[in-house]
Amino acid sequence: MKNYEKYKKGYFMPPVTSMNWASKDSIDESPIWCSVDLRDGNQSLIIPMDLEKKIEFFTFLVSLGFKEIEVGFPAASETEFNLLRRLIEEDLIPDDVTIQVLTQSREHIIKRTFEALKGAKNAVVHLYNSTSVAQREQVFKKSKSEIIALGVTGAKLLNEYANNTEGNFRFEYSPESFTGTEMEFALEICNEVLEVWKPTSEKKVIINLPSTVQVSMPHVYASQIEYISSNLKFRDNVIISIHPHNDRGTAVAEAELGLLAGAQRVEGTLFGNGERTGNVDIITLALNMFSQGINPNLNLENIPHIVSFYEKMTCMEVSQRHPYSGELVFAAFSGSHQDAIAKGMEYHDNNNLNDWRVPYLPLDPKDIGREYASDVIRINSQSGKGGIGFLLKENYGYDLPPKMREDLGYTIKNISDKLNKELKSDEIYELFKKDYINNETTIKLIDYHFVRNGNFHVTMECEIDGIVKTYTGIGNGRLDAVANALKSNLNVDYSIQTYSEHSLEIGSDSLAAAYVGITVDNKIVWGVGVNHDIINASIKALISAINRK
Ligand SMILES: CC(=O)SCCNC(=O)CCNC(=O)[C@H](O)C(C)(C)COP(=O)(O)OP(=O)(O)OC[C@H]1O[C@@H](n2cnc3c(N)ncnc32)[C@H](O)[C@@H]1OP(=O)(O)O
Ligand SMILES: CC(C)C(=O)C(=O)O
Repeated sequence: MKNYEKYKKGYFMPPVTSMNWASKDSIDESPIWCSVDLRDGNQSLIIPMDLEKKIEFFTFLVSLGFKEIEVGFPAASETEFNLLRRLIEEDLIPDDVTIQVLTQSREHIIKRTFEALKGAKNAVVHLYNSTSVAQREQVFKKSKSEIIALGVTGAKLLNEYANNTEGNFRFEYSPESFTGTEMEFALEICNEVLEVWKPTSEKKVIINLPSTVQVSMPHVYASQIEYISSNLKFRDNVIISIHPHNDRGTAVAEAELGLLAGAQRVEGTLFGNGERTGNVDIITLALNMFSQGINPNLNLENIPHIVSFYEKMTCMEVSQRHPYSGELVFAAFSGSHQDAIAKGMEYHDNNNLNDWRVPYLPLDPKDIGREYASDVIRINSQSGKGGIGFLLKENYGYDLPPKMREDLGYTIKNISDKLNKELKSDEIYELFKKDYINNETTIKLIDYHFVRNGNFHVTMECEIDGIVKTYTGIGNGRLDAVANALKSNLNVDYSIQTYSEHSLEIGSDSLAAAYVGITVDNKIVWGVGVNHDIINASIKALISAINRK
């Protein structure tokens, strides 16, 4: 027998599938979000968070806009129990935030859970028991009716303890390992629990359908959600919640299809922290919606801050390729991508476009606290003129003529190739400055003056090899006069091909930049001059080009 032959389907399609969800092409509104970072996320950490960290994490989740937060499993440990007591007694839970706690269907655990919850203004008590074939046979060793009895007993105990405990409580039920459960049975147990709780419009019940372990393709999960959603009793007074894990790497897909199929609420964590491969990543899910024009109802404007907070608290790392949040996920190293991005941004600016359509960027990095210059355009040997030109313009104000961008582009990428490393924006600027701007390696401009007499007459002093010499020349413009003076006295054969200038708007007190391209031996050589005076800048640009030839 081959290894793969021991794996059989561990999931059940519903008896009827309409797959209406499959014809919808978008989610209309964001769901109710419930963060389970402090429970599912915490229980998966090598070292679970201590009390102070949990309180800090809770406050952070509130600041992100979560209105439902599972704060733990109060019967699990003193820390979890004390967290509840601190949150309640120190009035740390805003009125519009509902806390949630998890409990097994065992009386001593339910009792302890309600002790922790005493005085809670708004709390969801989340009861679970496992329903899959594997769990029934191997773990609980119970028949279907015994498993239903376990759920129903727990549901009754919740009624009883809630009636005898000060506080405002709603209930949630999860048939844990739902995806490995026969769908008729999952429906039956959920309906039996609902019969005990009898949800009303004032006290809705949450039925949470977890893919505790992912075992199928996401469309199977969506069909399962659709089946339960369409056949559940008290449906109008039930909120269908989903809780995808990520064993097959499709938690986000499951959540999206689950929402199309009728789910109204999602339980997940920041960056998908959680047991094994984790839970569904709420940030990715919310930003998928955001980037399709849907209000995510979470404050995600500063993803780098959320990443660093999360990493500090959990000691986990957000990978460099993590959607939206990873360090490299907006980075374009390759020339053609950079070129398209730079042109796209210019197109948006020039046309005052409000709707975002820049190629290669699924959303505007600025919307989530990322920077174009440091996060988007990154330079290595795969890069091109567009990206390098973009960086110099964006960060230092140099708007290079297109042909010069190409020349500089090859220079920079060759350096990166030889060094076999990425070149940062400041390194590129240093290379550009040293080689192209006000280059005095051979000829150094000391002074000049013009007389206009029909044409322009220049008298200029230059230092070459430590010796100051005076040159004169005539031309129909100032730069022409200087070019002629240098050409005839230095015996260099060149002609000026292109000239352009602009004021430098970044970090300068009214400096001007001039760009000169001269043709020498059929090749264009570039120079840049920078000075407060534009004539001075243009002469320096010409001398820089001659010095670089
Ligand atoms: C998919 C999920 O993430 S579910 C949430 C899982 N999270 C956690 O378990 C974290 C917190 N848990 C804990 O701290 C502990 O497990 C406690 C305090 C809840 C219980 O501790 P203990 O009783 O010592 O141990 P344990 O959890 O191993 O108990 C297993 C027993 O509970 C039963 N059990 C497990 N889940 C449930 C449930 N939901 N309802 C009823 N009984 C259950 C098992 O069948 C087993 O029964 P047995 O004693 O007859 O064999
Ligand atoms: C308790 C349930 C909802 C759970 O965490 C899971 O099934 O993954």
